Amino acid sequence: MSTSPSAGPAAEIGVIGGSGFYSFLDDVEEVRVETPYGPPSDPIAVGELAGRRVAFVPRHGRDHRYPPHKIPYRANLWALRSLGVRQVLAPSAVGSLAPHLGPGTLAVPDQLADRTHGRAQTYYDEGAAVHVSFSDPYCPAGRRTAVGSARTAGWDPVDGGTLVVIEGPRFSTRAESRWFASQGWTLVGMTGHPEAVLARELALCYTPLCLVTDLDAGIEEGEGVTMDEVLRVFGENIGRLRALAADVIATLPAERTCPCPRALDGMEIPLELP
Ligand SMILES: CSC[C@H]1O[C@H](OP(=O)(O)O)[C@H](O)[C@@H]1O
Ligand SMILES: Nc1ncnc2[nH]cnc12
Repeated sequence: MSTSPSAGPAAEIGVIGGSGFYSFLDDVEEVRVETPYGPPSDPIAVGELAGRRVAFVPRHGRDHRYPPHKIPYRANLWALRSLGVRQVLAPSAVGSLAPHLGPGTLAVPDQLADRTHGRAQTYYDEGAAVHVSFSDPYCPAGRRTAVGSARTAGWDPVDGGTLVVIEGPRFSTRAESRWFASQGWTLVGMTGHPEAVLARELALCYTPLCLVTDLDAGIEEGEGVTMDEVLRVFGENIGRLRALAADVIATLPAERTCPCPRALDGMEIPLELP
């Protein structure tokens, strides 16, 4: 089905599923949204959960056809925003840069370090120069809710830390991994950037839900992380991660009270959204 963005908000909360997280809601309507950046990774699945309207897209596509550097990040965020989404939950499989954060750990980082290159990371390539503030990349209210929901579920979440985002698709060398850890960075992934900054440019709150699937090369004593290992460990935890996302959705305040920019709501950014 094709939906005109002028049809009105179809969803308020968006979920972008990562590796191993290819579907979320039961009883969905699949919405094909066209964007100036091409189609999103898949049609957006829109449904209801705990009385909230939710839109889901798997960032790699449901058949994992997009590697991290080829994901249509701009189209995904734009499509969610055009459906009315204002808050995005971003589950992701990540490596750990700290020995005490083992596989199965749930982390809600508060910082991001970008080590990607060559990815389109802005909607503002032409026209007026726009420089969004990004000192705190994630939504504090979303983070607080996620940490609280995880504790309620009996998880012992890591509240804070820095996610370094590498270009991929290869994993890090041991030297790179040790260097990242020496910077004080705690988690490593391949998709957290530019997803978070594009959300910021669209005035969307963005909350990462990072599941540690492996110890990265610098602290790993064996052969090094593999894609199979990531998907296996993620698969062992997908049930409780889904439950966590559902609880966060049910608990997130309906009114946004966080300090995240409302640039588009306030029309400060001259982006013409349909
Ligand atoms: C499947 S191995 C590496 C792959 O897993 C992570 O994906 P996501 O962040 O979407 O869960 C990582 O970023 C890589 O893209
Ligand atoms: N070790 C790792 N490095 C980068 N991305 C990952 N995703 C899951 N584990 C990862």
